[in-house]
Amino acid sequence: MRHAYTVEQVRSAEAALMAKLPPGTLMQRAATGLAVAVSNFLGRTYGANIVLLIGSGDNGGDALYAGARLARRGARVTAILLSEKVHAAGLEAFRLAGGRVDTSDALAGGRVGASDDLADADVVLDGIVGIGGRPGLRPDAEALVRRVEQHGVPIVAVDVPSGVDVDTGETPESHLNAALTVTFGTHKICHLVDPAATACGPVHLVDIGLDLPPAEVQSLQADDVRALYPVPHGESDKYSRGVLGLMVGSPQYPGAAVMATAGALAGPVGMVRYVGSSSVGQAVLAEYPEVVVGEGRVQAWAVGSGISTSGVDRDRFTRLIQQDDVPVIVDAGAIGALGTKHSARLVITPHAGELGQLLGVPRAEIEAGRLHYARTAAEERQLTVLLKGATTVVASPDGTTYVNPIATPWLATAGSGDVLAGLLGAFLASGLDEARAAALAAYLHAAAGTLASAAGPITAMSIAHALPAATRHLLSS
Ligand SMILES: NC(=O)C1=CN([C@@H]2O[C@H](COP(=O)(O)OP(=O)(O)OC[C@H]3O[C@@H](n4cnc5c(N)ncnc54)[C@H](OP(=O)(O)O)[C@@H]3O)[C@@H](O)[C@H]2O)[C@@H](O)CC1
Ligand SMILES: Nc1ncnc2c1ncn2[C@@H]1O[C@H](COP(=O)(O)OP(=O)(O)O)[C@@H](O)[C@H]1O
Ligand SMILES: [K+]
Repeated sequence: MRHAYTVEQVRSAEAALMAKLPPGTLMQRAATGLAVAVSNFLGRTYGANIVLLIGSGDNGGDALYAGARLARRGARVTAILLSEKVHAAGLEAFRLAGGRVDTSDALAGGRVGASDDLADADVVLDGIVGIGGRPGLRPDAEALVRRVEQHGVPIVAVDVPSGVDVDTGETPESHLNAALTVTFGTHKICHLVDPAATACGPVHLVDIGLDLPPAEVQSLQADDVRALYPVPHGESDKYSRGVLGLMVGSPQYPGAAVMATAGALAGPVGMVRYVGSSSVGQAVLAEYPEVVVGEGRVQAWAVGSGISTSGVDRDRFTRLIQQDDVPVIVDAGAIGALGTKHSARLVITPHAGELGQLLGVPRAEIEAGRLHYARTAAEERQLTVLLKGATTVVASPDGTTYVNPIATPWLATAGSGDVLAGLLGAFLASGLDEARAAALAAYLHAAAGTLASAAGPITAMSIAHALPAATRHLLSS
């Protein structure tokens, strides 16, 4: 499991550890890991041109100590100071190791010398601000960063890309985009939650020995998928593996029923029942003769994919969400048919537009504050939210939050969400709790999309068809 923490949690873990260690130990651990990561990123150190952007805090200190190490190993390292007060011991170590300080008038914005250094740089280290920074870049930093971008020089962010909101993953102000982020002790929320996660690029974690409480945000890794996947055993039968009821698709969108069925059958259930119009049932049977069409007992329902809100059978839907023994996935049109009351355990699977409609918030605001709004909806409505998008956020009413780390933009194809709803239904019917079922479904859906897209552009059905191989690969690796 990958864990992400708030700044407050990180600070208190750091304080507890620092109290037991000689002063400066953590910064030295951070700087050593940073210097190694930069060397690996460059593929060499000797003769490399490295520029450091240094702000007023310890983030700049990390960059200066790492710069000192790199200078001692033969790199030409130049520091551009963005503040009159920078980490004094770090600056001294940097100078002693042969690092140069760019003396052009940084704060006045002249920057003739800086411009030359930047043009020649192989990499720029962003030590402007770390977890102590407020969102946004100040004008002098912004001007420098834009110049780095113009020269096409890759940026390695120290701890976090300066300008992002570390605790929310939001980017309300200007920020920089890193080619690599090297972080210390643990991931922070901005490393996992978009839009900030995209600004981080790949994130490399340097262990500095922190001891941390339960995480604010988690993301499944391959070994978690292996541990959680409900693999059938010798005593299993089709009922004990779980039966999923699908109330999806409509004469207008019959394909949604076929795609949700494809997703479900590629998951861990023993059986899928289809309940809906006979023409749609026939379309499902034509593709999947193993589906049982008609009423019967199920362990989970998936409702709404390929059904407009006006097309939802309100009486039936209300009955489903007012019982309390079978969990229900509420997708697409059914999200619009939700009232404020329910007794069943629910998982809603909106994209940003659908969540916006549910909460009465513009779509763009949801996109900019995905973690916040997913959590708000989960808490206010007392249901689990799987918010779809480039990074999928799963938030449950008890505060458990997962972020899916491995999506590919190829997943953005019509019907992809229907496959996901079916797959999620399969995990729920197999007995997993809502948050884990949603996190697993998002992970495997993305893994299948990645696998399928290796052969070129994909369709929703090709995601479904790649699910068994993606699952086999994960379970056997
Ligand atoms: N603690 C530890 O054990 C370890 C910590 N470590 C490292 O320390 C980092 C945290 O360091 P930190 O606390 O000194 O904060 P940091 O982010 O460098 O600077 C904040 C200062 O910047 C300023 N400022 C604020 N907003 C700004 C903006 N938008 N744009 C520009 N400037 C802005 C503001 O000062 P001002 O200029 O307003 O006086 C504020 O005081 C952490 O990320 C990690 O890298 C590692 O070594 C591991 C061990
Ligand atoms: N840019 C993206 N990168 C990764 N995954 C994406 C991206 N855009 C959408 N997705 C994923 O693709 C799926 C699209 O689902 P949805 O919006 O319901 O589409 P549809 O209604 O056509 O089935 C979701 O799983 C979502 O998380
Ligand atoms: K930084």
